[in-house]
Amino acid sequence: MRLAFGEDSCPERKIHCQPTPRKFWCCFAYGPHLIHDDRVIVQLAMSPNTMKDQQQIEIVRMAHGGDGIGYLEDGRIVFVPTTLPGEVVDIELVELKKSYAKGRVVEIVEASPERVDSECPYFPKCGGCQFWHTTYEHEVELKTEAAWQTISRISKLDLPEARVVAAPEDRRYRSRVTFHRAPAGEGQGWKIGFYRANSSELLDINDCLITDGLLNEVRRALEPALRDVGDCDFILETADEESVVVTLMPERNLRTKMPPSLKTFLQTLDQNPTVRGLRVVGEDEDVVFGDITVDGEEVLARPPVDAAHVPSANFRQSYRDMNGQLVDEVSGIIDRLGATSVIELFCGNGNFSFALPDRVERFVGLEANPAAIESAKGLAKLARLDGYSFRVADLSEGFVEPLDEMVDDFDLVLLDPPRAGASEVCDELAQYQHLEAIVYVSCDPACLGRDLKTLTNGGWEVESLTMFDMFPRTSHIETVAVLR
Ligand SMILES: C[S@@+](CC[C@H](N)C(=O)[O-])C[C@H]1O[C@@H](n2cnc3c(N)ncnc32)[C@H](O)[C@@H]1O
Repeated sequence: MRLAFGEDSCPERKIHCQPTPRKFWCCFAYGPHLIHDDRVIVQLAMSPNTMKDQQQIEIVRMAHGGDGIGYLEDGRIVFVPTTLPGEVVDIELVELKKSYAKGRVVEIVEASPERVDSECPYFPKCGGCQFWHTTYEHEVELKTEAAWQTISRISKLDLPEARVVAAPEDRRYRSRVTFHRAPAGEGQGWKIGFYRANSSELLDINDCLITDGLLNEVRRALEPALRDVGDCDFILETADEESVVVTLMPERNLRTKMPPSLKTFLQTLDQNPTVRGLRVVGEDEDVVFGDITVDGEEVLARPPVDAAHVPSANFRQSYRDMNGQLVDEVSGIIDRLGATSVIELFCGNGNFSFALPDRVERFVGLEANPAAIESAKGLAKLARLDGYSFRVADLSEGFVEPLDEMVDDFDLVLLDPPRAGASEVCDELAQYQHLEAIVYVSCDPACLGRDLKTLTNGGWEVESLTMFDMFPRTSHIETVAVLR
């Protein structure tokens, strides 16, 4: 018989395929196929149109992203949100593709002993969290295992086990949050909140359980102030235990004509005990009211002028305690490795840079956001770090002259790219064998898997993996990989 994909056997079957006497119902990548004597003998036909739209399935494991995974009658993989491994569920199909499907729970037939009632009234409608249906301990177990499997499947490497650092608090931990404001519907006022999962429908959320209580309070207090502002996003960030900085990003430019409701709010800003300052982001210039500093630095919001791939507001971790642990881990690794010269890629405004061990005498930080670089330069000057420099650089195409020459001069590269990873940069780093180590901080296991594969193809080895839960109750996980 003809081999369906030219493969002798399913390369994924150790992890994903469910063995039956003479066949494997296979995974996402290859679709269902029959195996005999370890050879794929036939690819099974997919029949989307004849598929029953309701089925009973067993959830066999968890996908990175938080969906439970099961198999349909024809062997196709199906992703079902709000389920747990071991559960038997009746599902309705909401999407049917050639090699996978998505389902929605109609009824839980056999619940996992790990299932709990959600404490969040917005779960699972709100797209912000994926894990209020189980305990925090079980969530950490499931999502770190799913992330490790994703890195392993994509990198095809024999990876070390990951050390896991769970969070001390799984609620009220966010000290920075972005709310959206949009019309609730014809004549129905406005909503302020977050989007539904996979939808552009906004949910009105007036108390988010993972967000600091003070930020929720300010979100409610801002409702009348925003009455005449129209569609907007706004970032709230705690400055200290009692006050918050607001960054308002209106759809229309408010600089020339401040709406009356906001004007009234601003007139009494200096007597407001909770809102310390407010920045209104304008098309080409911002307007600042009150004090907009957090930890001695101005909250930044200006989009970079010359880098197309950069987020519009500067990046700052929202879970401060966990961020401290992550930064300490990275600094500890660099100290243990004895590096004295470090180049940091995607350095933001210096979250890791200013916590590097004292032995690091030479340092260059590269980042595309000019405002973040300005802020880092200011801090380096204040701290009298003479051997430290920060430069604006767009790394989406890899290193640019003369940065590639510069890498030759350093012991260690630290990188913390955005969600899309750093494929171009890794193509080049793979060749730089003179480096002592690469420390890669990643918020996306799939892109990390891809980039680790590139680096190991160039001769690097993955020495350790540590996972930090920076975002309890969501499917996100931060991984630190050390390569030697
Ligand atoms: C995950 S954040 C890390 C920032 C910093 N390490 C921290 O912990 O705050 C990724 C950073 O990459 C920057 N960035 C995004 N695209 C970039 C690009 N093409 N070139 C350089 N930097 C970029 C972002 O502005 C952001 O500061």
